Amino acid sequence: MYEFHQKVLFKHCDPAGIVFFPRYYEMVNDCVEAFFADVLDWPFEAMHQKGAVPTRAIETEFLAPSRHGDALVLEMRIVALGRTSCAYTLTARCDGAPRFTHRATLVNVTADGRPTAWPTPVAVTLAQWKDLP
Ligand SMILES: CC(C)(COP(=O)(O)OP(=O)(O)OC[C@H]1O[C@@H](n2cnc3c(N)ncnc32)[C@H](O)[C@@H]1OP(=O)(O)O)[C@@H](O)C(=O)NCCC(=O)NCCSC(=O)c1cc(O)c2ccccc2c1O
Repeated sequence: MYEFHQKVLFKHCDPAGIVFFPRYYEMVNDCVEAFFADVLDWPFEAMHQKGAVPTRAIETEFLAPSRHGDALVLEMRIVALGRTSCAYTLTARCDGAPRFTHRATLVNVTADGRPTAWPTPVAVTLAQWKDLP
Protein backbone atom coordinates (compact mmCIF):
# COMPACT_ATOMS: atom_id res chain seq x y z
CA MET A 1 0.00 0.00 0.00
CA TYR A 2 1.23 3.50 -0.86
CA GLU A 3 0.28 6.28 1.60
CA PHE A 4 -0.25 9.94 0.71
CA HIS A 5 -0.92 12.47 3.47
CA GLN A 6 -3.11 15.51 2.79
CA LYS A 7 -4.31 18.02 5.37
CA VAL A 8 -7.65 19.55 4.37
CA LEU A 9 -6.97 23.20 3.56
CA PHE A 10 -9.28 26.21 3.31
CA LYS A 11 -9.06 26.01 -0.50
CA HIS A 12 -10.53 22.49 -0.49
CA CYS A 13 -13.75 23.48 1.31
CA ASP A 14 -17.07 24.77 -0.02
CA PRO A 15 -19.31 27.37 1.69
CA ALA A 16 -20.91 24.50 3.65
CA GLY A 17 -17.50 23.87 5.23
CA ILE A 18 -16.90 20.44 3.73
CA VAL A 19 -14.53 19.26 1.00
CA PHE A 20 -16.06 19.82 -2.46
CA PHE A 21 -15.74 16.63 -4.54
CA PRO A 22 -13.58 18.05 -7.38
CA ARG A 23 -10.98 18.91 -4.73
CA TYR A 24 -10.99 15.22 -3.69
CA TYR A 25 -10.26 14.30 -7.32
CA GLU A 26 -7.32 16.73 -7.28
CA MET A 27 -6.02 15.04 -4.11
CA VAL A 28 -6.38 11.65 -5.84
CA ASN A 29 -4.40 12.90 -8.83
CA ASP A 30 -1.73 14.37 -6.52
CA CYS A 31 -1.46 10.92 -4.88
CA VAL A 32 -1.13 9.21 -8.28
CA GLU A 33 1.48 11.79 -9.37
CA ALA A 34 3.49 11.12 -6.19
CA PHE A 35 3.20 7.33 -6.74
CA PHE A 36 4.56 7.68 -10.29
CA ALA A 37 7.53 9.71 -9.04
CA ASP A 38 8.28 7.87 -5.78
CA VAL A 39 7.47 4.27 -6.71
CA LEU A 40 7.58 3.98 -10.50
CA ASP A 41 10.51 6.41 -10.87
CA TRP A 42 8.54 7.86 -13.80
CA PRO A 43 7.56 11.42 -12.79
CA PHE A 44 4.71 12.99 -14.75
CA GLU A 45 7.08 15.63 -16.17
CA ALA A 46 9.13 12.84 -17.77
CA MET A 47 6.15 10.68 -18.72
CA HIS A 48 4.39 13.59 -20.46
CA GLN A 49 7.32 14.12 -22.82
CA LYS A 50 6.31 10.98 -24.75
CA GLY A 51 2.65 10.37 -23.91
CA ALA A 52 0.16 10.42 -21.09
CA VAL A 53 -1.78 8.16 -18.74
CA PRO A 54 -5.43 9.26 -18.93
CA THR A 55 -8.16 7.83 -16.75
CA ARG A 56 -10.44 5.38 -18.67
CA ALA A 57 -12.82 4.44 -15.83
CA ILE A 58 -13.53 5.93 -12.42
CA GLU A 59 -15.85 5.22 -9.49
CA THR A 60 -16.00 6.94 -6.11
CA GLU A 61 -18.13 6.61 -3.00
CA PHE A 62 -18.22 9.45 -0.49
CA LEU A 63 -18.81 7.94 2.95
CA ALA A 64 -18.44 10.86 5.38
CA PRO A 65 -17.64 14.57 4.99
CA SER A 66 -14.19 16.06 5.59
CA ARG A 67 -13.61 19.49 7.12
CA HIS A 68 -10.89 22.17 7.25
CA GLY A 69 -7.92 20.87 9.26
CA ASP A 70 -8.70 17.16 8.93
CA ALA A 71 -5.58 15.03 8.39
CA LEU A 72 -6.42 12.67 5.52
CA VAL A 73 -4.38 9.61 4.63
CA LEU A 74 -4.94 8.27 1.12
CA GLU A 75 -4.13 4.55 0.88
CA MET A 76 -3.43 3.50 -2.72
CA ARG A 77 -3.20 -0.08 -4.00
CA ILE A 78 -2.60 -1.49 -7.50
CA VAL A 79 -5.36 -4.07 -8.08
CA ALA A 80 -5.14 -4.96 -11.78
CA LEU A 81 -2.46 -4.78 -14.44
CA GLY A 82 -2.85 -5.28 -18.18
CA ARG A 83 -0.72 -4.67 -21.25
CA THR A 84 -1.61 -0.97 -21.44
CA SER A 85 -3.80 -0.39 -18.40
CA CYS A 86 -3.72 -0.63 -14.66
CA ALA A 87 -6.38 -0.24 -12.00
CA TYR A 88 -5.87 1.15 -8.54
CA THR A 89 -8.04 1.56 -5.48
CA LEU A 90 -7.77 4.30 -2.96
CA THR A 91 -9.29 4.66 0.50
CA ALA A 92 -9.06 8.03 2.24
CA ARG A 93 -9.22 7.93 6.02
CA CYS A 94 -9.16 10.44 8.86
CA ASP A 95 -8.16 9.02 12.25
CA GLY A 96 -8.75 5.56 10.75
CA ALA A 97 -12.34 6.25 9.67
CA PRO A 98 -13.04 6.07 5.91
CA ARG A 99 -14.08 9.29 4.15
CA PHE A 100 -14.16 8.09 0.53
CA THR A 101 -13.28 5.05 -1.55
CA HIS A 102 -12.18 5.24 -5.16
CA ARG A 103 -11.27 2.91 -8.01
CA ALA A 104 -9.89 3.99 -11.38
CA THR A 105 -8.27 2.52 -14.48
CA LEU A 106 -5.41 4.35 -16.16
CA VAL A 107 -4.28 3.65 -19.74
CA ASN A 108 -0.78 4.36 -20.99
CA VAL A 109 -1.04 6.23 -24.32
CA THR A 110 1.33 7.54 -26.98
CA ALA A 111 1.64 11.23 -27.82
CA ASP A 112 -1.19 10.75 -30.37
CA GLY A 113 -3.43 9.20 -27.72
CA ARG A 114 -3.33 5.51 -28.68
CA PRO A 115 -2.97 2.81 -26.01
CA THR A 116 0.55 1.42 -25.80
CA ALA A 117 2.29 -1.16 -23.60
CA TRP A 118 3.74 0.04 -20.31
CA PRO A 119 7.51 0.59 -20.47
CA THR A 120 9.13 -2.61 -19.14
CA PRO A 121 10.56 -1.12 -15.89
CA VAL A 122 7.17 0.44 -15.11
CA ALA A 123 5.35 -2.85 -15.80
CA VAL A 124 7.79 -4.75 -13.57
CA THR A 125 7.26 -2.37 -10.65
CA LEU A 126 3.48 -2.29 -11.11
CA ALA A 127 3.49 -6.11 -11.06
CA GLN A 128 5.46 -6.06 -7.80
CA TRP A 129 2.91 -3.68 -6.27
CA LYS A 130 -0.15 -5.50 -7.56
CA ASP A 131 -2.16 -7.08 -4.75
CA LEU A 132 0.20 -5.88 -2.01
CA PRO A 133 -1.88 -5.49 1.18
C1 LIG B 1 -7.87 5.87 -22.76
C2 LIG B 1 -8.15 5.60 -24.23
C3 LIG B 1 -6.98 6.06 -25.12
C4 LIG B 1 -8.27 4.08 -24.41
O1 LIG B 1 -8.54 3.81 -25.74
P1 LIG B 1 -9.64 2.72 -26.09
O2 LIG B 1 -10.91 3.12 -25.44
O3 LIG B 1 -9.61 2.53 -27.59
O4 LIG B 1 -9.06 1.48 -25.32
P2 LIG B 1 -8.88 -0.04 -25.68
O5 LIG B 1 -10.20 -0.65 -25.94
O6 LIG B 1 -7.79 -0.21 -26.68
O7 LIG B 1 -8.36 -0.55 -24.26
C5 LIG B 1 -7.16 -0.04 -23.72
C6 LIG B 1 -7.02 -0.59 -22.32
O8 LIG B 1 -8.07 -0.04 -21.49
C7 LIG B 1 -8.81 -1.12 -20.88
N1 LIG B 1 -10.19 -0.67 -20.75
C8 LIG B 1 -11.00 -0.29 -21.75
N2 LIG B 1 -12.19 0.06 -21.28
C9 LIG B 1 -12.14 -0.10 -19.94
C10 LIG B 1 -13.08 0.10 -18.87
N3 LIG B 1 -14.31 0.57 -19.11
N4 LIG B 1 -12.68 -0.18 -17.62
C11 LIG B 1 -11.44 -0.63 -17.36
N5 LIG B 1 -10.50 -0.83 -18.33
C12 LIG B 1 -10.86 -0.58 -19.59
C13 LIG B 1 -8.66 -2.30 -21.83
O9 LIG B 1 -8.89 -3.51 -21.16
C14 LIG B 1 -7.21 -2.12 -22.27
O10 LIG B 1 -6.34 -2.57 -21.24
P3 LIG B 1 -5.16 -3.63 -21.50
O11 LIG B 1 -4.32 -3.51 -20.27
O12 LIG B 1 -5.79 -4.97 -21.64
O13 LIG B 1 -4.40 -3.20 -22.73
C15 LIG B 1 -9.47 6.26 -24.70
O14 LIG B 1 -10.57 5.57 -24.15
C16 LIG B 1 -9.52 7.71 -24.32
O15 LIG B 1 -8.77 8.53 -24.84
N6 LIG B 1 -10.42 8.04 -23.38
C17 LIG B 1 -10.57 9.40 -22.86
C18 LIG B 1 -9.61 9.60 -21.66
C19 LIG B 1 -9.96 10.88 -20.93
O16 LIG B 1 -10.25 11.89 -21.56
N7 LIG B 1 -9.94 10.80 -19.58
C20 LIG B 1 -10.39 11.89 -18.71
C21 LIG B 1 -9.51 13.12 -18.73
S1 LIG B 1 -7.77 12.83 -18.80
C22 LIG B 1 -7.27 12.47 -17.22
O17 LIG B 1 -8.07 12.40 -16.36
C23 LIG B 1 -5.81 12.25 -16.98
C24 LIG B 1 -4.89 12.77 -17.85
C25 LIG B 1 -3.55 12.54 -17.66
O18 LIG B 1 -2.66 13.06 -18.55
C26 LIG B 1 -3.08 11.79 -16.58
C27 LIG B 1 -1.73 11.52 -16.41
C28 LIG B 1 -1.32 10.74 -15.36
C29 LIG B 1 -2.25 10.22 -14.46
C30 LIG B 1 -3.60 10.49 -14.59
C31 LIG B 1 -4.03 11.27 -15.67
C32 LIG B 1 -5.40 11.53 -15.87
O19 LIG B 1 -6.31 11.05 -15.00
